[in-house]
Amino acid sequence: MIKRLQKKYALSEQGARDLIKGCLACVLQNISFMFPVGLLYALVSDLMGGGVPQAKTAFYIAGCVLCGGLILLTTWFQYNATYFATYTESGVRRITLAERLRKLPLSFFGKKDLADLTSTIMADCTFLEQSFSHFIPELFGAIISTLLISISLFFFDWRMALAALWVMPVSFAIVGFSAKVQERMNQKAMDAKMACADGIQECIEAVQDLKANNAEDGYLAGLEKKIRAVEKRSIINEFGLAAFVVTASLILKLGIATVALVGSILLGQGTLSVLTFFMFLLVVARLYDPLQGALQNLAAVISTRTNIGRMNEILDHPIQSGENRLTNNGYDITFSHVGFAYNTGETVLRDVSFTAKQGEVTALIGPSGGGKTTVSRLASRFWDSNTGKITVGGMDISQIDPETLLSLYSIVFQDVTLFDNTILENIRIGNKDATDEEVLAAARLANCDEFAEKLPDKWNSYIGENGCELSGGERQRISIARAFLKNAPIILLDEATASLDVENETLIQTALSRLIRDKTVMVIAHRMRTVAGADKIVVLENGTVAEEGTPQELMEKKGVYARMVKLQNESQNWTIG
Ligand SMILES: Nc1ncnc2c1ncn2[C@@H]1O[C@H](COP(=O)(O)OP(=O)(O)OP(=O)(O)O)[C@@H](O)[C@H]1O
Repeated sequence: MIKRLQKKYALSEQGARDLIKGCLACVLQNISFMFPVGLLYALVSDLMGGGVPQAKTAFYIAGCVLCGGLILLTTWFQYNATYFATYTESGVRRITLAERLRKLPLSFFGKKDLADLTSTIMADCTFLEQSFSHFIPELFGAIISTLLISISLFFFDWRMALAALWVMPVSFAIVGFSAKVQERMNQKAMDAKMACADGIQECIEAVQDLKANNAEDGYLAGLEKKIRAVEKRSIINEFGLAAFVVTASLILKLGIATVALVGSILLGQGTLSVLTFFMFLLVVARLYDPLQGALQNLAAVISTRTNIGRMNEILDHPIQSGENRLTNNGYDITFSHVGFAYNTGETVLRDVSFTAKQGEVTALIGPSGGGKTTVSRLASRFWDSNTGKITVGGMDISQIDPETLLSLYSIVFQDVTLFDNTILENIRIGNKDATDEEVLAAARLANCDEFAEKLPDKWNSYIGENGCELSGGERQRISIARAFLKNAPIILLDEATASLDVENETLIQTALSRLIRDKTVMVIAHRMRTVAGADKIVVLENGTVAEEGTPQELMEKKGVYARMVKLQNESQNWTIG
């Protein structure tokens, strides 16, 4: 039962237990509201029998106090079991999702965009918060307590009980049967919301390019269409939901009419006492209230399926796993007949084989789109290859836990990601245990002092979201400083010095040459002069190794590398105009 609840509602084990407790609390609360009705029934019965005997006065006073106390107690229990437990569970759910996302392979993120994932963690979790604090416990609480009360009604008069209860299965069936329609409407509304969120995010990110190309009006017109689509879908959703719920609620209200009608007939026939009739009128006035809410809740619970489905997509996606123990012998990286395709299915790498030796610099070069970045992504297990094998020091990396494997790598990416924090803390990402002195030493090696010392707060200056207050070259230097600080045995440099001016590039190249001593270094570069000093060059063209060797050997071969060097030498003499 616990396991089923966990799966059905994307809950933790404790969350599933709390949900049962919440439902139970709602049942108790609903039943406690029926005690005053029982007390009133006894009182009216006494009054009709000639008045309340003196001896019973204390009983009724005590009964009132007890009913009040019971209602207070069950309400407190219900609050505790639903609200407090829900917020704890909500926190657990968000952390579980974030943890899972951390471990998912990059292939998953190719299928999902940022707006979609953010919405799952924030909006879907908030909606489920409401579901678990209100909808689900109240729904089950109402159904169970009504069932219990209904059974007791049959003991008083089965004909009146039938007159009161026939409406329940009918109204629930109407909402229940609408589940498929509702799910379809919800999915469409969700798709429209996602398209709109994507559009807004893209618009904010691309605002500079849109302005530069005078394309704002056209883009905003498209965005407005998406916003209107959300509006339309939300209205259709609300109308659809209201049609079913209102119909079901109206049918529920018919119960009061049938109780009055059947009661009057039976009273007229003399087969029903006035007191029982009175009691049934009292009960139905109260009985339908929780059910009224339950119908709305049922509709809301049905719509949570869409949100839970989105969460389970994250929770059920296979994660990359592997051994935490490293058994490598040295740090040579070897690709053996590696083949790979991204989610699009188009083959990007075909039968790629080469070795990047420890103590050597291996440069990956080749035309744009040839597969260089893909090779570096596979080497660090950001993605898993489809065929062939990649080893580090003889150990198959597909068998190693990605986080353990990455402890061996210092990577400088083409696109640097920085955090809205100080320069010092952004560099400390390379080694969170590093002292300030160690961070500063790495920063100076990467020439960060040149710009950091000029800022008002120097190393403690905040650099804005993703380092927006820094230039491309400054951002890249921070990224290089991180790699210096991590000082791992394998170094991947993807266009690491592309945004630097010649002076800084030379300074950093010198520092890099100190860093890479005895390490396995894989460099991706477009500028041929950056790789002229490499020990080995691997030329990737159309996803295959077109040629490999030392720069000298390749120059003599007069192949792709020699052609690229020649073209770049010629381009240095070009001028505009
Ligand atoms: N995330 C992705 N999803 C789908 N296809 C991708 C993805 N990343 C790259 N590709 C495709 O894979 C091929 C190889 O890309 P890759 O980035 O490895 O080439 P590259 O040699 O590094 O190019 P460049 O020199 O321009 O950076 C390209 O055709 C590219 O369109």
